[in-house]
Amino acid sequence: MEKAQAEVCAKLQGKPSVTEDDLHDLKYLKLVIKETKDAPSVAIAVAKGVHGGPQGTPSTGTTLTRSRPERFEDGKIDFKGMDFEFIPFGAGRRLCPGMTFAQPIMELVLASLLCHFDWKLPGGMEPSELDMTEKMAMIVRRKSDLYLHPVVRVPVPPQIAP
Ligand code: HEM
Repeated sequence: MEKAQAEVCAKLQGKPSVTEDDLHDLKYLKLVIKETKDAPSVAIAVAKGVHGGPQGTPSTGTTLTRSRPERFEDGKIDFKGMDFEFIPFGAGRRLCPGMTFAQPIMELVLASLLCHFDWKLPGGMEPSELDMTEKMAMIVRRKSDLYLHPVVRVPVPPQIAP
């Protein structure tokens, strides 16, 4: 979180909020988003079997017990549907048509959340104590809900305060 925050702050240089033209330079933030997407959807595995595409969707091989966005740093694996070990948006004929819309939206939201808040775990919990168990369904999600305390870090600038 601190590394991604530092990148966002360095890019903004005091600008009050993140805008689309900042996104290009947020390289580490993009890796963080890739890291969160390393959980294949069961729906894809079923759909691809039916449509005759690649069978199953093996993940890139790590369970998300520890976040390591740096493993995408060499840019060799992307989610555009060509690297079958990593297809959060699917692949082939039924590739998600919302992919290029979803990507900048995720970047804008995450960059804004990191720019304006620090995120603390409740009760002094350490990140290593988080239950990262996944729950398999039509989509893969967390088994236990994630609770976080937002701590304001960059106050809303007076010109846009209500
Ligand atoms: C992080 C965000 C998103 C993820 C991870 C995601 C993922 C997926 C996946 C895995 C599929 C199935 C692909 C397949 O069967 O091979 C899909 C299909 C689809 N997605 Fe997305 N999606 C996202 C955002 C969006 C958005 C924002 C839109 C629309 C604005 C959208 C519209 C669609 C549509 C219409 C399909 C069906 C395509 C078809 O069956 O031909 N998605 N998406």
